[in-house]
Amino acid sequence: MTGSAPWTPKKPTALLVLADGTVIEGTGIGATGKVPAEVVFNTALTGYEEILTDPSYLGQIVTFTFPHIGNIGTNDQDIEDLTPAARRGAVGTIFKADITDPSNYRAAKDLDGWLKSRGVIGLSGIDTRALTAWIREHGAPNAVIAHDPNGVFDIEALKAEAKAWSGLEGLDLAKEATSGQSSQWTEKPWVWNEGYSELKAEDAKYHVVCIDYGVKRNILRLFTGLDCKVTIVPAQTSAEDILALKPDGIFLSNGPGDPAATGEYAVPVIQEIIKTDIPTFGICLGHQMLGLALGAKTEKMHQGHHGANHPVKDHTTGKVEIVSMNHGFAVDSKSLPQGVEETHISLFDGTNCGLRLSGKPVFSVQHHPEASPGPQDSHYLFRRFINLVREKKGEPALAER
Ligand SMILES: NC(=O)CC[C@H](N)C(=O)O
Repeated sequence: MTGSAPWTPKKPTALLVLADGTVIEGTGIGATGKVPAEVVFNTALTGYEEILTDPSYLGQIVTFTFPHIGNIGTNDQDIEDLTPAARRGAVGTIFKADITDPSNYRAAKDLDGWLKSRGVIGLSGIDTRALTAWIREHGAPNAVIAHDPNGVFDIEALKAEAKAWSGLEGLDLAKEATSGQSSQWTEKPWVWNEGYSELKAEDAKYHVVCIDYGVKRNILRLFTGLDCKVTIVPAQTSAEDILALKPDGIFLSNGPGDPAATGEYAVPVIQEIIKTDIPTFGICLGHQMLGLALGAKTEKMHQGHHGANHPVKDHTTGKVEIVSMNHGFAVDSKSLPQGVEETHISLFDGTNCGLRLSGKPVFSVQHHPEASPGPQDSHYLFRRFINLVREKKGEPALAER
């Protein structure tokens, strides 16, 4: 027999140190180093590459409840962020099983090397069920994840760092995730062009301007599929500059961090936009900031919603959809002012999942209709948005489902 026997304890090469001083030992994977962040769990069974590259996870460490992550490797097509060379998703990740060699014809790179190249620090080999149960009981904790191949850690310093980290509340991370902040992108508006092999963006029927707080690719792909040219503008673009682009519709994207902190610059812009009659649609962070712009409040959740199997009810149709979720803040339903209707709720805990403004073509949802990963039940919301655009142009509505 070669190597060490499976029952011989491995020397820990990675640690998760919680702000309360709890130390969890595991095997280091991905990038080395350390980073403070909030620990959440995601219950999706598939789509680890999409999850880890979702810009809304900036500032967070994703624990996968599915035990075997990495078995299909990674590729360049399944990323959700727009800047592949920059780290614009989860900063850390936690798996139960060690990563095995990829077995999939689409695999271009193994997950361990891919995590390294993206600067994502990982830990494997721990009881993720126990950690998940802990998070459910105590809430999403602040922590430091640290990986050193030699297993040399200053545990007291890591405990102090975890305790001292400010947490996500009050943190504006959209300014880091937005395309305008990356050296790879101009700070000017730019036109999304993936998927236009046959259809040229300029030939598209409708023009949507996306305010990019950390947008996911699949949202842009779905707009493309509905005959839209999408112009992406950085998060801090003024309402005047947005309206000067003459959009048929405006999209408020998902994104990381605390909506209340991001709202400082986003809310006044959204308030200007909704004074016009331009159809406006928000997803997740965009939904929360639309809520703030309308006078509602947002609040931090206990453990948040992160998964691909959450039931949501659309009150406007009475239908239930199974959706993708990724949020740690929520719009407080009780704070919705007169004239703002709650359209969707989570059937797990009754929290707000959608709103619309009476008398205006303005609505938003908390969940992720673009899925990626997850079920496609909510794709109809993109058609609902395009129907508002079509209505304004005097065109007949598309079937929603
Ligand atoms: N996916 C998102 O847009 C997340 C929004 C916000 N950062 C939250 O955690 O609630």
